[in-house]
Amino acid sequence: MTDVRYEIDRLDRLLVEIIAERTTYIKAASRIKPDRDMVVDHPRIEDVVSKVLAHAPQHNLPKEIAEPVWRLLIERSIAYEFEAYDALKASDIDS
Ligand SMILES: C=C(O[C@@H]1C=C(C(=O)O)C=C[C@H]1O)C(=O)O
Repeated sequence: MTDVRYEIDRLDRLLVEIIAERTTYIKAASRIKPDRDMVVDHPRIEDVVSKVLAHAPQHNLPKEIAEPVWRLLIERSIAYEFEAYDALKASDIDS
């Protein structure tokens, strides 16, 4: 069990790094989108989820894990993107 948990902890550190890198692109999207109502793009959300679900079986990742994990990741990414978008607009107004 110690060995298994060692590997889980190792992979969690990698996941943190990968999700952090993904999040830098969420911030980039907040800078690129010209309108606040473009932050939530439903067709793109479904595109992201369908690509993940197409890729998951090749790595034996159950859909029951992949789909809710990605939907939550996208939901929290959108909340972060709104915060970044609003902070950017507020700093534009201040300057
Ligand atoms: C990053 C984007 O913004 C949002 C975040 C997404 C994501 O986390 O993958 C997908 C769609 C968007 O609503 C985007 O539009 O691509």
